[in-house]
Amino acid sequence: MIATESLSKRFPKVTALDRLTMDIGPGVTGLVGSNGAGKSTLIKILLGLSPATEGRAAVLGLDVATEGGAIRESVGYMPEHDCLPPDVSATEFVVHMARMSGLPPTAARERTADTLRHVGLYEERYRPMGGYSTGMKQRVKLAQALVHDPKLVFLDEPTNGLDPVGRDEMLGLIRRVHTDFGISVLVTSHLLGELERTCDHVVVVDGGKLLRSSSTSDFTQSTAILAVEVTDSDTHPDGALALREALAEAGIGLSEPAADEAEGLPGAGHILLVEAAGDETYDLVRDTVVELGLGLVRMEQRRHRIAEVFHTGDADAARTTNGPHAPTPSSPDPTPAAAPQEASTR
Ligand SMILES: Nc1ncnc2c1ncn2[C@@H]1O[C@H](COP(=O)(O)OP(=O)(O)OP(=O)(O)O)[C@@H](O)[C@H]1O
Repeated sequence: MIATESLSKRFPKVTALDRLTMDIGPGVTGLVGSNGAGKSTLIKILLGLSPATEGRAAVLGLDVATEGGAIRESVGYMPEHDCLPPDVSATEFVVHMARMSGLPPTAARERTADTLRHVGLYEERYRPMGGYSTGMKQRVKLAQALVHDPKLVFLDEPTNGLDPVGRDEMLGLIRRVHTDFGISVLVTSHLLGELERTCDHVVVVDGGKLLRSSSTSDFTQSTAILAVEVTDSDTHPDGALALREALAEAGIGLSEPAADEAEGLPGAGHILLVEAAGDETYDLVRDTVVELGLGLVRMEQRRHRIAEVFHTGDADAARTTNGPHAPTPSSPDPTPAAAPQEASTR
């Protein structure tokens, strides 16, 4: 879908992209990096809107330097910043964008109605957009990127400014863009947790350089750790503690939950992380819970989160290049609208 080779973009005072070489295939790909990492610059080059200083890039096999027009016919773009005229309705605006993309009038109206329905805008679509909430504006921006039925869409920070519920809805929509319509997606975010849930593949950039490009499952390999949550009982007012002691006595290894699992999540404080030696560990945990007379709320194999991958290896490089005052990539997002357990590269 996208290939870059030693792609660089230098502005007089800053190198926004530094010899970036990568290949992105079909599916949903996350492009993650802190503010100023070069994400928006990359998207503008890939759309043929801004020339690279050095190197080459191709989108859908088309050269960004010479075939920008053809690329924009087949690619949708949702920009990061607010760009909607306040006096027109979503319907008028999206029809206009469909016409700009070359659809005839009737097809433009039909596609607009379908696309706005798909993104969840109903009666409101006839109201001027100046009165829309941030979530509604983001949906219109997504709709105009999809209206001409592109093969690929670039979504630049689509969850920006949304509250946790709005973010979840937007992420669900993005996933469905691929599963329902077969459109590939390149989505940028500075929130690692979002990409973990939504993307098949994750590309990490920092200071314009490629840090890592791999499938989400490579980032989040299964571990032989079970997360076990139990209820309390009259006999054991702290069920988790009772289970911890019983399992320790049986020689089962236990690890401490990560800080973000121990705080602010439902069931926090009741979750034990048990090292699974094999299938027999599942049986032993189940039988011990029964013997103690506790309720078993859940027992599941735990996956690494992308944020944890950032604690090691490349992450150290990311932290270094982010500067001494930058929070670590796994620190909570400072914006109040963001869910507290999300990891951020900011
Ligand atoms: N037109 C421009 N002129 C000069 N510098 C620019 C220009 N556009 C971007 N930059 C600089 O290039 C770097 C990368 O910017 P870019 O907008 O691509 O980052 P980003 O990863 O998209 O971050 P954000 O999420 O904040 O938009 C930044 O240091 C930015 O200040």
